[in-house]
Amino acid sequence: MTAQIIDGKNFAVALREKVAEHTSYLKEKHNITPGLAVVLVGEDPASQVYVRSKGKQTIEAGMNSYEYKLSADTSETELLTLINQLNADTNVHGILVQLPLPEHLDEALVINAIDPAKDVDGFHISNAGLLATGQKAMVPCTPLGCLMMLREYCGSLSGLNAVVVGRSNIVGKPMAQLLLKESCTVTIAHSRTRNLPELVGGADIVVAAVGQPLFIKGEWIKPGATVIDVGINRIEQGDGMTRLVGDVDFETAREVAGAITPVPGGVGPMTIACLLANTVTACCRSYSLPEPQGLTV
Ligand SMILES: NC(=O)C1=CN([C@@H]2O[C@H](COP(=O)(O)OP(=O)(O)OC[C@H]3O[C@@H](n4cnc5c(N)ncnc54)[C@H](OP(=O)(O)O)[C@@H]3O)[C@@H](O)[C@H]2O)C=CC1
Ligand SMILES: Nc1nc(=O)c2c([nH]1)NC[C@@H]1CN(c3ccc(C(=O)N[C@@H](CCC(=O)O)C(=O)O)cc3)C=[N+]21
Ligand SMILES: [Mg+2]
Repeated sequence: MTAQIIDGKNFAVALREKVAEHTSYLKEKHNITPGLAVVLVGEDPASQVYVRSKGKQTIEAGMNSYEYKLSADTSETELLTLINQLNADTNVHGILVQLPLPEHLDEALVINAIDPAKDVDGFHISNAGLLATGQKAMVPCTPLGCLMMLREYCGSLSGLNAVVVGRSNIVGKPMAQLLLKESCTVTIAHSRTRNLPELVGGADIVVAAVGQPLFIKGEWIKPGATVIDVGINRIEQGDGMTRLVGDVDFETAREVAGAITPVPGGVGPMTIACLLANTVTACCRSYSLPEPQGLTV
């Protein structure tokens, strides 16, 4: 039996519809239009494509999109000045600074300069702390999207064994926090982990956020497990073209897993939809308006 494919693209369409519905409600009832500011430092072409698609979907959801493209040699002071300006701008409800930043910029310093209430990435130390202590936070978009899909596919996650491979601040750690909040038994694996295939083999839920193409093999996976592949890796094909693959060896994993997210069309589209959802959530909170259901956890 082959795995059910978890269609992140479809989930994302449904979530974006919910976002658009609430955006028109905010417009009609309160004359408010949520605004998202995206800051890109440097010329990285992949990031530029990503920023463009975010901008397009933001506008399609009825929100305002503000894009700031700064040159790669932008100074820390210049960047912090822009962030302060966006923090003070009442038309901006969400701020995203695209990572990674160029070497000469201190990522933690820059992220922590964002008003936590506008931190739609959920990367500010205050949001990370709120999430870790079970308080109302802005939840990082990628883990949020993963959890929404997991809840839909597994129902209650309580008591399930979850293995998160990767411990980054933007994916692995917040993912583990969310799964712990759902009462999973959570294991976080990383590059120093010794018995990874064995650990993965005990998991009812596997979340792969490793950054290594096709790294997790089907034979490691427990039959029937739910596999969430966060990885986005561009690899060379035989014919000189490139192809997008995840951190999971999809072809072998799909023969064993109960359900699995594909790459592309899995976690990626949900990440962007969650960014829009977080922007609406941040907007509602900023005016102390009731929050719409289903846009966050
Ligand atoms: N779909 C989406 O929306 C998003 C996708 N991504 C993708 O997800 C992946 C992970 O991203 P991110 O968390 O930022 O990556 P990082 O590079 O920041 O973290 C990778 C993690 O994987 C661990 N790791 C690396 N090699 C191994 C190994 N051989 N065995 C076990 N663990 C290993 C690292 O361990 P250690 O800490 O010991 O170094 C680290 O904790 C990437 O492919 C990225 O492109 C990222 C964000 C959003
Ligand atoms: N501050 C910040 N926040 C982020 O959330 C953030 C970031 N920086 N830096 C880069 C990573 C990566 N990331 C992706 C989101 C969606 C897709 C996505 O939609 N992928 C499509 C395919 C896209 C394609 O074909 O190239 C898919 O998987 O189907 C990919 C990657 C967010 N990130
Ligand atoms: Mg990283």
